[in-house]
Amino acid sequence: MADFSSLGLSDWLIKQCKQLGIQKATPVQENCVPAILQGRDCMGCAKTGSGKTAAFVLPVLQKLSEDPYGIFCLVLTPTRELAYQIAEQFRVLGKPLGLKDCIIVGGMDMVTQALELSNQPHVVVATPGRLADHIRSSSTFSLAKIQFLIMDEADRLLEQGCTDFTKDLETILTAVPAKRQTLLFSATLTDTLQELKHIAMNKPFFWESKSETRTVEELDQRYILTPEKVKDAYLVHLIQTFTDQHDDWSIIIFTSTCKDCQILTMMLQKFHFPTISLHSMMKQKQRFANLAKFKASVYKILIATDVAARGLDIPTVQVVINHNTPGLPKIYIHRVGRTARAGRNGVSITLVTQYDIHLVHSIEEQIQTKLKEFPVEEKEVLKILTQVNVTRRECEIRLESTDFDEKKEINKRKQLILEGKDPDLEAKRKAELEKIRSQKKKFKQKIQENIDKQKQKQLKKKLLKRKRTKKTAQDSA
Ligand SMILES: Nc1ncnc2c1ncn2[C@@H]1O[C@H](COP(=O)(O)OP(=O)(O)OP(=O)(O)O)[C@@H](O)[C@H]1O
Repeated sequence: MADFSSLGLSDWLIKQCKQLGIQKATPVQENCVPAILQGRDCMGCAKTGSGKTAAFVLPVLQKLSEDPYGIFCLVLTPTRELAYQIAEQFRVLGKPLGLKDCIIVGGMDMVTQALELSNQPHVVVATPGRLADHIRSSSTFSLAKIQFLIMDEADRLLEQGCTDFTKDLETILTAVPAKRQTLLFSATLTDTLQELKHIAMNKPFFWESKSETRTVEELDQRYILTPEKVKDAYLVHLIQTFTDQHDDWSIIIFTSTCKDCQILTMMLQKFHFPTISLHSMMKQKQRFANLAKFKASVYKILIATDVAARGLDIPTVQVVINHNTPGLPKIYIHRVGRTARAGRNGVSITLVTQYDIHLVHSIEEQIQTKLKEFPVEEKEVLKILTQVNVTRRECEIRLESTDFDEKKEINKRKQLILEGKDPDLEAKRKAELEKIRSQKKKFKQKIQENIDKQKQKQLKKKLLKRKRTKKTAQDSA
């Protein structure tokens, strides 16, 4: 690993790094920092926990110290929690500069944010949706002079997944100057390389960590093959075992839906495990509060949806459990990357049902590593199976009696409004489509019934004919 001084960074920044325990540059820093300092666009693809954040924060701070003004740098990131984490790195490393930063994310007060933006902060860290809202509705700030546009988790920002940032990114890209430095980082850049090259137009410097595997060596990757109904019993057993065997432990459990996240949290709390949750149906303040409590080890178990899969840097996390097998290898890579960070060891355990085996195969193919089976005393799991399943059912019933599903419906309506659609019209359109679908289904059923009737009639006729011929044959005999 190289010294920071050989990368062209100033003494005051190197001193700041040392204070944070950062002595030598990691490969992504060693390669990307000089290119950024030279004024080049940059695309950096390196494994999870390898220090990509500092690889862009350090050169930006150096350039800012040479010519300080606001707004100098805009960082886009897919989740609100990640925005706070990145802003914190800027704040800590940029302290000697008296750095002014501003965080623009959804779920927080828009007026306060507008005021902060008009105060010309040096660095704005934002999620695309809320920043685009500010651009559309306010003229009290300008991004027209920014020097740096950074997209952290750049591939996620360009993906058209459940949260589609495309429109918001278009709005943002029209507000920033064409003459700028664009920096794109992620552990999984390669899938969206072409689209990304379009954004970083000036022959970007591209750096990818050369390695056969896409996950870190320090990560012990395991799986447990289990029927769906026994999954929760395995989960409780695993946590109990970790609690018994380790004093200092901290676990993140990933689930596929907010509802599952909520139910599992309630269930583990019933078993007296110090559990807290993080998902997109929670109020933003609650999300931040829960994450802070988990980071401070007040709660040792965080149950989360993929909102926590990318970027979160919590050094105490030793274990990641995938309660569901991720459908995409990319999601797997980011989820398990929440442990074994910055050279530490970690374990990931994926609960796999017989229907998910093909998903494990494609994950193994992508990461170029075979997952190993995690040894478990099945007898012990079966002992607690009934109790666990009864507790889960109780939690499901309790959740059904709350307005959880109703809230989900309200959130869906809010999302439609934000997308510029009329929720009532959408509901009507959906109902009409449903009506057409059901009419088609009925029509098909009717045709099938008629065909069946015809067939039966023909069969009856045949049988009757056969009977008659048989009878005539008998009579004539
Ligand atoms: N040169 C360094 N030496 C030691 N630790 C470092 C160095 N650079 C960064 N770190 C630490 O490593 C940890 C992981 O860094 P960071 O969060 O930037 O990883 P990342 O590559 O962005 O991971 P992800 O892909 O999961 O977002 C942080 O706690 C950070 O402080």
